[in-house]
Amino acid sequence: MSANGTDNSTSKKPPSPSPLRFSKFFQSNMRILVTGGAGFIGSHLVDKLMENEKNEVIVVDNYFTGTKDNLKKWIGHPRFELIRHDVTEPLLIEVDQIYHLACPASPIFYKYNPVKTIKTNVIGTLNMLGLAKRVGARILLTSTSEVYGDPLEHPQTENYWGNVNPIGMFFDIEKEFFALSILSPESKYPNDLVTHAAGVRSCYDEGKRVAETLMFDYHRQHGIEIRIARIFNTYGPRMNIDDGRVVSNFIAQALRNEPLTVQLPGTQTRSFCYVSDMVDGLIRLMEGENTGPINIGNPGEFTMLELAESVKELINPEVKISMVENTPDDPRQRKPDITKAKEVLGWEPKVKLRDGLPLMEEDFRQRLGVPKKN
Ligand SMILES: NC(=O)c1ccc[n+]([C@@H]2O[C@H](COP(=O)([O-])OP(=O)(O)OC[C@H]3O[C@@H](n4cnc5c(N)ncnc54)[C@H](O)[C@@H]3O)[C@@H](O)[C@H]2O)c1
Ligand SMILES: O=C(O)[C@H]1O[C@H](OP(=O)(O)OP(=O)(O)OC[C@H]2O[C@@H](n3ccc(=O)[nH]c3=O)[C@H](O)[C@@H]2O)[C@H](O)[C@@H](O)[C@@H]1O
Repeated sequence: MSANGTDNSTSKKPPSPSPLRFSKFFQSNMRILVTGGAGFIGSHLVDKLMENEKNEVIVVDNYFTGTKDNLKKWIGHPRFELIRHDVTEPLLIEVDQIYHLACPASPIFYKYNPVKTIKTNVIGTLNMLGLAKRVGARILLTSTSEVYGDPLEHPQTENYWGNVNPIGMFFDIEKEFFALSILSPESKYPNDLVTHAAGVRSCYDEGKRVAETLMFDYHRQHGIEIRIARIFNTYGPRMNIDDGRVVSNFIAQALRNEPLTVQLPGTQTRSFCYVSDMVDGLIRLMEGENTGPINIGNPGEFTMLELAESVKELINPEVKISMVENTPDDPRQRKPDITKAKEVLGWEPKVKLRDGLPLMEEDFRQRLGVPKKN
């Protein structure tokens, strides 16, 4: 309280860094929290952070889409700690940096329980910001290219405000008919597609937009050190095999000799970033001076048909490609403008799609027990 009795909590004075930074025993150590660290990107980030012997890493995860398996090489390591915890509940620990990744990322999973997805993005981010404020930690949010929605600008720069549908329903007659027919009990579509389509994307993209707002409000109001990464489609080893995202679907289908399911029209585009490039970008952002938001992704742009053709050529030339119905709200094109990442982080991706796919194939072959024919 100030002398006149008013609450000073809105002052812009930055909090002091965690006392751990000055403590005798932890002098050279950085204590780093990774929420969602048992997931795909999180576990690769943990591997990289653990390479630095001065880092202690704490992972918090509720295992909704992640697994302890992804972290098994670190369990029991003296610089590593794994906590089962849901970020929608407050967390009281002492850390210097927070990489806040916790949130299901595959559309099938984030649509599964949309209210929970919103809570994870909003309450989860609030809790992590509260933690950052209490201990003076720097916090990085993994936001998404989905904040641009179905973008009307191409490629997307960070200045673009997006084209997002807040309620995820269609007003286009033709599309509305499609959405309703997909959802009706007499639907000709299979059950899994109905379940997938029954959700809309707004819980995720609007959830991440609010999370970004919260980050900036805490920064402006409380002086918290923030970093925001807008991640574009990332792929690599350890993705869930039945995760539902396009690269994992196609690779698993090619290895099982099942048709590659290209969702209509097949001309929609995405830009795919290999996970080691992503982790490098996230660490540079955390360590650098720029708050972001910064696009981190690979600007190489492919239609889903082109992706299917590449998977067919590289992994199984015999496999068929089958065109299937799409789900509502699917963005038609997506490609990051990474000028800012190049300028302020000195970062750009190194791994081309054609080099990354075989690395992922190797991991999927091992997990599916499908050896490579000579
Ligand atoms: N992979 C991508 O292409 C991509 C693109 C854009 C943004 N992102 C973002 O990056 C982050 C990681 O994505 P990913 O691909 O590794 O996804 P993932 O689903 O593999 O990992 C998410 C992790 O968060 C955990 N989690 C979910 N809800 C939680 C909760 N309430 N409390 C605690 N833990 C919870 C999951 O169990 C999982 O381990 C997410 O925030 C996602 O939105 C990913
Ligand atoms: O990068 C991002 O910002 C977002 O990208 C993905 O969302 P999305 O691009 O919809 O990812 P996929 O489910 O992999 O779909 C990509 C495209 O492939 C198509 N697809 C998907 C699956 C499939 O079997 N076949 C197929 O053609 C979809 O219609 C879509 O056009 C992620 O899963 C989000 O978490 C992330 O935030």
